[in-house]
Amino acid sequence: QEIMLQPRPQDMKVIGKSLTLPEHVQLIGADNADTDAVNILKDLFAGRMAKKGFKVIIGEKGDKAVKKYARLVPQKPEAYYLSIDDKKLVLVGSDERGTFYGMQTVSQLLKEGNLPQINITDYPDVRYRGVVEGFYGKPWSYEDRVSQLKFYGTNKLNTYIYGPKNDPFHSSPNWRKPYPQEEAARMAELVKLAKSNKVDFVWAIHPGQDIRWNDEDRELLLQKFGQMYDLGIRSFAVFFDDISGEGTDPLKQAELLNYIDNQFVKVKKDVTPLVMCPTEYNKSWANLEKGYLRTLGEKLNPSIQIMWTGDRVVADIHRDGMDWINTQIKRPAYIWWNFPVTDYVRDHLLMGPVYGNDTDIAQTMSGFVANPMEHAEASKVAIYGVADYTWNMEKYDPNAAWQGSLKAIMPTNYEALRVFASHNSDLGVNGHKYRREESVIIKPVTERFLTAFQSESAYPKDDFTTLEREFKSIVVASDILLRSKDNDLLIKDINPWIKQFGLLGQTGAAVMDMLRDLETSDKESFKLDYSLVKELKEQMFELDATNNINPWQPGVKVGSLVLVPFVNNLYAQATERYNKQFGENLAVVYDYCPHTLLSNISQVKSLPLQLKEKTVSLSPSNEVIKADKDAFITIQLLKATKLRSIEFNAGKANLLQWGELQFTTDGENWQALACEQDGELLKATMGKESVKAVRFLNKSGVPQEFYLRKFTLGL
Ligand SMILES: CCCCNC1=N[C@@H]2[C@@H](O)[C@H](O)[C@@H](CO)O[C@@H]2S1
Repeated sequence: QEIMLQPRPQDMKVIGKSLTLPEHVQLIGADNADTDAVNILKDLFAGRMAKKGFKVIIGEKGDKAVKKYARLVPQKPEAYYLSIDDKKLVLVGSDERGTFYGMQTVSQLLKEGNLPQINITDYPDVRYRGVVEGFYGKPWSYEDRVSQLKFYGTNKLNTYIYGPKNDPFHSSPNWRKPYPQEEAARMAELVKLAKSNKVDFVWAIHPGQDIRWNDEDRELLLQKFGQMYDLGIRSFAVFFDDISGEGTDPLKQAELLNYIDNQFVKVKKDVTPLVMCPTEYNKSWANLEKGYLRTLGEKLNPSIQIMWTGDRVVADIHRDGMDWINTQIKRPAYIWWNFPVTDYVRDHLLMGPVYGNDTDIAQTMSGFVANPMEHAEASKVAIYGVADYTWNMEKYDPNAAWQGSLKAIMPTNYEALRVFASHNSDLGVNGHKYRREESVIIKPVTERFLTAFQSESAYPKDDFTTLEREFKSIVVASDILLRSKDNDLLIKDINPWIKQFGLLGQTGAAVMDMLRDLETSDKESFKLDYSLVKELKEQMFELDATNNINPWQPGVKVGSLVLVPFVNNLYAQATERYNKQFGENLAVVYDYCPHTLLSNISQVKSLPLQLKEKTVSLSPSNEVIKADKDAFITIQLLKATKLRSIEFNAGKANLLQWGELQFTTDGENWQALACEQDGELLKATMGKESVKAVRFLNKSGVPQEFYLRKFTLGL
């Protein structure tokens, strides 16, 4: 049968039929071979060790035991040669990691308890592969990280960059302080676990927001690195992203980094190359006249890695974009891919396939790390895909990797997870305009069905059946997942979304019943099913309003691209059809936000508006907003309304020196709003007029930088 290995090997040939596991195994070379690899070997063949028997020859190139096979190992880092025939198993690594990865492959092959006869020559396409815990929001827990590091070892990922924005000892102002004893001890344990999984634990510091370009801060930074080194850290990064002010000076950044490189990295000798995040970290923010990137490219020591998110903050990586940045920085960029991170769409889960990146660009990058969701286990779907993509890029198959990831994460209830993940993969409307496919199989059926239903023609019966089955399979999947023992961390973490998913399935099934009642002109059943749908939608609204509360994108969204709009539309159309057919007037509720966001700031104009019971808000953003002179952000209401409150927070206390909150009753004439400010929050004192729109305006006549923390109207 077809042998599926993760990640897909560069070259694999089956050379005979499978062998049963040998009774006695004779280890040769184990005492010189990589310890972690030998430990896995001894576990796999526990109880079968003997002086004589099936030979297992293991070692790195240069070891005597594997001398005669050394020429078969590719001359690349982390490569291995694995051969299994009826006499022996030979595993040779080009280095310790290569042997370790070869042993990961052996344990996958052994899974069903037999050994295929096979020749594998394998190596990774991309040098640094893995994950950057670099998101805003609740940092991963210790248990999360333990599970992640083991997952990286199994999937041949060699890099974990520690950079959670909300860790006060990673970022300003406490980057200067040592970790408290307890946290330091946990970190040291994680570093040890990373090492035994052949993962570089890269500790990142984020000093840019308040760093002073003087000897004191420079020494404090080196001291902090020294403390982290004493905890076992051997890989370091300096992030200058998402900052404003003095810290953004490229010459000062380069001087500091070269100093660290020369005085710390080069001195310690056992520290991997330094990694840095530029302030201009994507092409849409690059200011070529200022020459920020060119300065870094020219001044930074060649061994220093420069990270890059692509053409935009959240973007797939393409050949032309890689050629462009590599020319600017005079080295291959180290990709920070902002997927499946959801810190700008926190009410969504991204559990679809990894796709969209070119597959002919492995040689153009030095590294590729994924920035995940705060939901660690759920992020494994994408991380698994990235492991496959970065190991063997040309042959990467998004769907195969996606199916494999679901089986790896929930081996028993894989099918239920597949149903769930297939409908929870798009982000919804967001400021980065980054979208993903979702509900791909059922999407054409919903469109065809809705068109037929609206045109009063009889809808295709088999489409009806397909849709009804899909909604029922969603209910079943949700129930199975809620009770599954496959992965407690996962089920606990995404529990609200699983429950919401089940409600969506029930709602869809009940809407299909409404259609059936129309067909049979069964008024009583229709009213019953109508009430059931209304009740279920209220339960979904309630669950959305009381779970995952946060000041950015609160709530619990599922199936938001295809299923939810379809169910809402069909429910409204069926109700209208019923009212017409029977001369009744059951309420028809449309779930959409009737208000409009207007702005001339590119980072803002695509942000979604959030409509709640009594408020309409602009979804906040994590990035530094660059507002040119006369920049504005307007919330325009469907019709003029008396407002209860107007609040605006730009993360700056000096806001009113350059900006102004205004309102209009007619959409034409604007008047300043009287405001009081406590801290960074602006609160307008309300008049008695009905307001058509409220806007924030940069009236200073010069560009300004600020954060979009809050813009809320109380209706
Ligand atoms: C190129 C390396 C610098 C990337 N730095 C980034 N910082 C932010 C991250 O903390 C966020 O999680 C990410 C997604 O919102 O956006 C940007 S991406």
